Amino acid sequence: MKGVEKMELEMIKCHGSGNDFIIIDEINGHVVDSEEERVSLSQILCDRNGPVGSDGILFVQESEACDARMRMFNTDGSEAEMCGNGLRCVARYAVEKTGRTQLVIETMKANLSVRQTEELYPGLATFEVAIEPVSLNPATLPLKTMDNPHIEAPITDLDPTLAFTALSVPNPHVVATVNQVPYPDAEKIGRRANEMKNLFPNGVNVSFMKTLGKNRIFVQTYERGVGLTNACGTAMSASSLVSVLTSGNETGEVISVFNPGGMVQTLIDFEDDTYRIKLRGNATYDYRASIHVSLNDRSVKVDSQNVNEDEQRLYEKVAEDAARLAESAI
Ligand SMILES: N[C@@H](CCC[C@H](N)C(=O)O)C(=O)O
Repeated sequence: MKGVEKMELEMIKCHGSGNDFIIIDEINGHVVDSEEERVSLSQILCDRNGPVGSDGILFVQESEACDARMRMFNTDGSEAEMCGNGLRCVARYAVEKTGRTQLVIETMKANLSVRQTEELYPGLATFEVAIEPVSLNPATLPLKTMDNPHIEAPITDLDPTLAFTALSVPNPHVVATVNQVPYPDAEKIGRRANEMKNLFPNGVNVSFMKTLGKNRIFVQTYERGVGLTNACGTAMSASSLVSVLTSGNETGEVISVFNPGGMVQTLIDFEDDTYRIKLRGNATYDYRASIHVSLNDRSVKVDSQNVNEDEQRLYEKVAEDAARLAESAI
């Protein structure tokens, strides 16, 4: 690999609903030299056997048109079009840097509004982000199917027993409505979907959604490029829309989305023939650290770590409350 082989980086370990990320600021901190280095950093730092470990890296960069730009890399080094939980973390980072509570962040496919919003639980930093553009056209995933739209229809080669809805928000998702969560075959089906390049040439995020009551759903997700995660913001947004299309939830009403890592809220609107989704939830900082990464031998050394115990403790309580609520409804 050409370029810098040893890097000294400042990072923040953060999460949205237990979906955890590393923020690397390329505006005020270290500018990563190449795409190759971003891919390597993602594979090395996200590795759960290493000292950091996460579901992905959020690179915060300068933007010509917006307040900042977010690029999201999965643990396998692939870049995603969008990341809902990650965007809330970047929103917090940018809000704290600029002192403004409402910003626009550039992402791969759209410039998205983000804002600090009313706390979901007292003391919990809460952010609302736009999840757009949304499309029910299978070609946008892409998914090779005869149905357009593909709503609650089988994908027999993937699983002969389930019905799936395909949509992009704008990263690719399929959502199956199930009666049991966690769904026993979630990992197997998720992995299989991402091996079936004839069906999903770009891979796909696969979610299992159970209705818990009016405007309450539970969502478990196998993420493309990662595997099973505690939560996936775009998947919970996509599943909320699926619950509107198929399960009696309505546009204009807040939907509570429970997940293995906690709870978020979504709001779906339909205007000018277009669905728009807002995702609201925590953006929690676990710690800040200075690290050394060697791209040669793929080693990571944490030089210093500043742990945010108060936020960690508060979020543990929030997640326990959400789990109790979800369990009583499951
Ligand atoms: N966890 C994210 C989505 C991350 C990207 C995803 N794995 C993909 O490849 O599309 C979220 O919160 O949306």
